[in-house]
Amino acid sequence: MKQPLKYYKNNIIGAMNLLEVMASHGCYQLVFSSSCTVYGNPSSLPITESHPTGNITNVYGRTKYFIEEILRDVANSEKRWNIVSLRYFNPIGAHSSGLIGEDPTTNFSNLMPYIAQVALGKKPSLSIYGGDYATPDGTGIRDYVHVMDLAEGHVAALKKLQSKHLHLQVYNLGSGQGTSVLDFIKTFEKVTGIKVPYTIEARREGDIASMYANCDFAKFDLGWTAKYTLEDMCRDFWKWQTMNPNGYKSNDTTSMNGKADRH
Ligand SMILES: CC(=O)N[C@H]1[C@@H](OP(=O)(O)OP(=O)(O)OC[C@H]2O[C@@H](n3ccc(=O)[nH]c3=O)[C@H](O)[C@@H]2O)O[C@H](CO)[C@H](O)[C@@H]1O
Repeated sequence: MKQPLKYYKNNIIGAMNLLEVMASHGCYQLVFSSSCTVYGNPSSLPITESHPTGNITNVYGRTKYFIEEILRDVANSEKRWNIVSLRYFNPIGAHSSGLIGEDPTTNFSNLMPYIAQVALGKKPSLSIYGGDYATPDGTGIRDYVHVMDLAEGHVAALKKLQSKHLHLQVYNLGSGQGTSVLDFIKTFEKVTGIKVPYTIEARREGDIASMYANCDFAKFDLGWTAKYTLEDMCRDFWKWQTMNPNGYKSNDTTSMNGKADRH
């Protein structure tokens, strides 16, 4: 929210440059990483791909929305383009080896890495942003999906693009399950055996109450469904986090990845 031009420059100018370079080399096949944020504050749940887009609550989401619009124009103007846009819901988790995951050393504000930092003792407690939403327990509801399921979704999209000319097709990739922040904490505590202290704070600017996906179209057209549970997501993220408490920092002696680099 604080640096809109950085987001626009990086995401939109970057996407335009990529499209130009691809076309100049005769490459017209693309899988775009979009986001459920393109739906904005949803008017109906679960969200299908036909739900209107554009009523966005944050800059990052707006860049994803604008890029989807650019892709639509580009695909309409040149029939050789064959594009899939995957609208991820909330990707979390890590590779089950514990060797590949989200680097917690960079700036972050997402729920999963924050909870893990609290569980590690690196942060004193979790701030829950809003306990007064119109949801069963008052906390925000999201559709968390394992990153390995998303990876499978990409493979399914590539196979589809190779077998059929779609021009431009969008798919939701989510678990289809809505989970509140309090339910998330309970699951994390059950999986790790570690208590996560929290306080309920004011709502975060740009947040919405509730969103979760209808993924029937991805199932029908790509043969894809999410297989991992929230327990799996917490287990795999925790394994990555405990094996690499300082992320990919190469001089970190406790990092598995750091050790592997030196052998
Ligand atoms: C406003 C914002 O940054 N939105 C981004 C965030 O969506 P989300 O806000 O959906 O993801 P998130 O992981 O930041 O938050 C998930 C839920 O946990 C809540 N929560 C989160 C952190 C925390 O310390 N305490 C807490 O209560 C939050 O209010 C929400 O209800 O991530 C998405 C990718 O996954 C997209 O990048 C979204 O644009």
